[in-house]
Amino acid sequence: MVDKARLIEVLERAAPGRTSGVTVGADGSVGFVLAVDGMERGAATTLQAEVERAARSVLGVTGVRAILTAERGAAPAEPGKSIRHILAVASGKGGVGKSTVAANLAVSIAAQGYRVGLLDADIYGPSVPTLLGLEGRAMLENNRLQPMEAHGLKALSIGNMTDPDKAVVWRGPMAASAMTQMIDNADWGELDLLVIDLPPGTGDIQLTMAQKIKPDGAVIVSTPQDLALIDARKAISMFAQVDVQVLGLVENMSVFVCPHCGEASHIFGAHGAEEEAARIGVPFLGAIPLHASIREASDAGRPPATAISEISAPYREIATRVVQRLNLAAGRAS
Ligand SMILES: Nc1ncnc2c1ncn2[C@@H]1O[C@H](COP(=O)(O)OP(=O)(O)OP(=O)(O)O)[C@@H](O)[C@H]1O
Repeated sequence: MVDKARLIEVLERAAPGRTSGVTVGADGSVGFVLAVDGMERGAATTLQAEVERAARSVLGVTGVRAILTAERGAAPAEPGKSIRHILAVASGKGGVGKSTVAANLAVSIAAQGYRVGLLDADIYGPSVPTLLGLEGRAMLENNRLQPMEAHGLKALSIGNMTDPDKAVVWRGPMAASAMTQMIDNADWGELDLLVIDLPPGTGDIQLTMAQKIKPDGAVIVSTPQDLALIDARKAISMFAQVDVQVLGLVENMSVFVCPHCGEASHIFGAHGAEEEAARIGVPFLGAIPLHASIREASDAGRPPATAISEISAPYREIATRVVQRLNLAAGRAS
């Protein structure tokens, strides 16, 4: 058994303030992130060798893998100063419309006059660029990533951290470290709220992210299907594990509205999420219908919540509930 606390101590001594995301496998294999910003390549390689050697000296360590990151150039922003609140949007499984809800919540809250950022941390399929119609890549200025601006929001996607042509296999600590950089070292300016679109699911990566970012609250998105609901329950218990308050459940694709005749059909069953929320004691934030125009507007980079219409109304109502639960109005900057 490797003594993780001892290992962290050894790493810290070998490279003060430069190691993070330490993992220890059951077989004694060890991984961590080593930040080598501001260092020449040769010096970085030497430091890596030294830190790996130090890690190998710890009792029980069988193998060592350091992941080098160089993006941490700028001094981190003072936490809690420029970003007043963080909201995580999560789902137990993929494809339930989590990103669509995150983007439209962000747009609706911005429309209420708050300064809002949207961070796309969905490493499995960053969709914020499509949802907001963002083109190109985020630029670096003074060693800080510059969020893009669209629909009254500042936005940054994990897609901007990698080469889109190269598939990246993210490991938990790497993904969490990339995300921390996007929160702390990007030039968000003053924000009342940063909405984070988490990767779907409740595995290690999501848990590590939730633990690292310590959001003020989380919104869980689910479809009314039973299977998705079981996964939503897992998401709720994941946040409970890391002491993050679940602000409530959003039911997406709750009722199918026929684009031709306007008739509503409950193809996944009626009120599944609402009943489940009541049963497990989590607030129900609202339901969004399955509507072809939501998909069309989203795919075209026009968040449906930007227009005042029948399809934007549920997003706006949910946004109002989230604003209340986060108490965003208190201490609101003028
Ligand atoms: N209420 C809705 N009505 C119609 N289409 C919707 C609705 N919500 C989302 N969609 C569509 O469903 C698809 C999946 O949505 P989205 O990308 O938001 O899901 P997700 O849960 O974030 O997926 P993943 O996390 O797996 O990337 C998109 O094409 C989106 O436009």
